[in-house]
Amino acid sequence: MLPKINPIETKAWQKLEEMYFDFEGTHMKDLFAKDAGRFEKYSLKFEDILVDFSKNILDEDVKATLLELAEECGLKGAIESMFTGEKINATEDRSVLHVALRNRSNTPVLVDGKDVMPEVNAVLDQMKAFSEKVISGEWKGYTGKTITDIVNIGIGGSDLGPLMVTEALKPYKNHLKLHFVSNVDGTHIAETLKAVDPETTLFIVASKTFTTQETMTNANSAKDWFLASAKDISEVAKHFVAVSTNAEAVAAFGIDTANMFRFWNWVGGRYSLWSAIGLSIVLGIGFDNYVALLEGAHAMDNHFRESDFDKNIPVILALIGIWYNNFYGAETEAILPYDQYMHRFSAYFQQGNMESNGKYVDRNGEQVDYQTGPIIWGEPGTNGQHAFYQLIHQGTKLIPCDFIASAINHNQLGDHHKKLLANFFAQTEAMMVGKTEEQVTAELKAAGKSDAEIAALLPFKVFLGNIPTNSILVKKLTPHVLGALIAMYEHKIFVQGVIWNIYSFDQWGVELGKQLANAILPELDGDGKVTGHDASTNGLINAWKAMK
Ligand SMILES: O=P(O)(O)OC[C@H]1O[C@@](O)(CO)[C@@H](O)[C@@H]1O
Repeated sequence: MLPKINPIETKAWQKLEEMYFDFEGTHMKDLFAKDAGRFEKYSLKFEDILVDFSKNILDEDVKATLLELAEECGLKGAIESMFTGEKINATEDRSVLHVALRNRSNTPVLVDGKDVMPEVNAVLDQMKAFSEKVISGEWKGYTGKTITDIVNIGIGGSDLGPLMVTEALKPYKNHLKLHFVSNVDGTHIAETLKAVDPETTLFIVASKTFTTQETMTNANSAKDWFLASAKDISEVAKHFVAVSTNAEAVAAFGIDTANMFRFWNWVGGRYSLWSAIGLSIVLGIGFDNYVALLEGAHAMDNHFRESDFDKNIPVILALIGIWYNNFYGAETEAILPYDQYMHRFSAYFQQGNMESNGKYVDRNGEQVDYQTGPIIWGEPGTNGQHAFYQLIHQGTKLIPCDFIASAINHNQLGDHHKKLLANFFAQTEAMMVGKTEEQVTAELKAAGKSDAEIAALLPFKVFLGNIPTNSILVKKLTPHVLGALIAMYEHKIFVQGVIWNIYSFDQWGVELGKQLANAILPELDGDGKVTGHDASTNGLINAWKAMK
């Protein structure tokens, strides 16, 4: 089991509270001025990934105390509990073993005393064999044509991971066209079906539970659309496969369980791209590239499990996040990939982070009296610079930012990459150093402004700086590197959840909305007035009935 230590009762937390008051006025410029070796001291290298965390408002004492916090909260034991299959998802009585899905060393991983690796490998073999048939053209549709389009129907963890990965690894894509349908808004499936041909399209119905309203609605609409052409229900087997833990529901839907790719309840939805939920990834980039993704994540798993905390990248990133979230009052974190292929990376970790650590009850069942999970957001650079960087640079909110970039771009076009990187380097510099009154005055003088004009403009053009950033520089965005990056953030989330004394692997918070939607759905039939809700909900439903 995970420890149930209230972090604010630890000595380290109380020390950090004192340190914060001493430290609050510290500017990073002073920290760099005092220590010429700051970059080397506050950077870590993992394979082809450099993590520079020197542009943070911390020094050796703060870092050491944050590390003490990790120790006091029992992190080492918690890591072993996860990796050894203990049921740390206590409210659902489940293990948390996405690490087993990419356990390329094949060391046994026991769940209820049984090694899960044989069935993990069996599903990987099934994914390999199936994908090779589809990619090679051996798998034929009901009119004998080869498959050209793959439609993944899923939502949340059954959509975001495959979508993000296949976008990030587009340079590795084969001829198959991938489409992702998730929203129950009919537009999503309608617009997708306009673009595909029933004779050459394969649908993947991806759902851990196989009960999710959006996914089942979309899957049934897809099946109806398909049968309108194919007519014969027996043809469904050539164009529909399922990814789920629920064989019974798959069969009831009408998919042959021979076309089902299993995964297990010890795989959380938001941690499931490493499971058969990754089938669309395998179809899109090929099995070998998918294995490289698994290998990258496995390498990061080993780093996380084996490295001392002061050299442990996920631990360091997690502790830095806690420093701002719990002591500086930062409520959000921005993930800013300077890589257009990673345009869905931040969105992926909105679910990964916020569905894991968006909790207000601790592992003792008590309401917490400290902050837990941050709001995660972000867009690729350089676009974000033209959208929200004004607030980051001169707003009233502290927004710690992670900048990610590749040294080598997949598309070597003119000086594009150098300009992208110049912005990547410049933004973290600007956020750290800012611009002083003296610098602004000198600039305006040089531009010929009068003293009066300078006085009027000065306050608006000063940048206070001291905005903390982590810079993550990878050699090239390959499947291996992407796997390592995703696992790095997964383990950062795990570490923060352990320290915040919350359960990171259930998601009870998504149930109420579904429950109420299921109650409202039948009320939308007919024109009768609805009166069973609050005045606003009744008013809205009745207004809709009058409008439609
Ligand atoms: O894979 P499925 O069972 O269809 O769940 C989809 C998504 O729905 C949830 O909101 C849980 O209900 C996410 O946790 C999950 O990834």
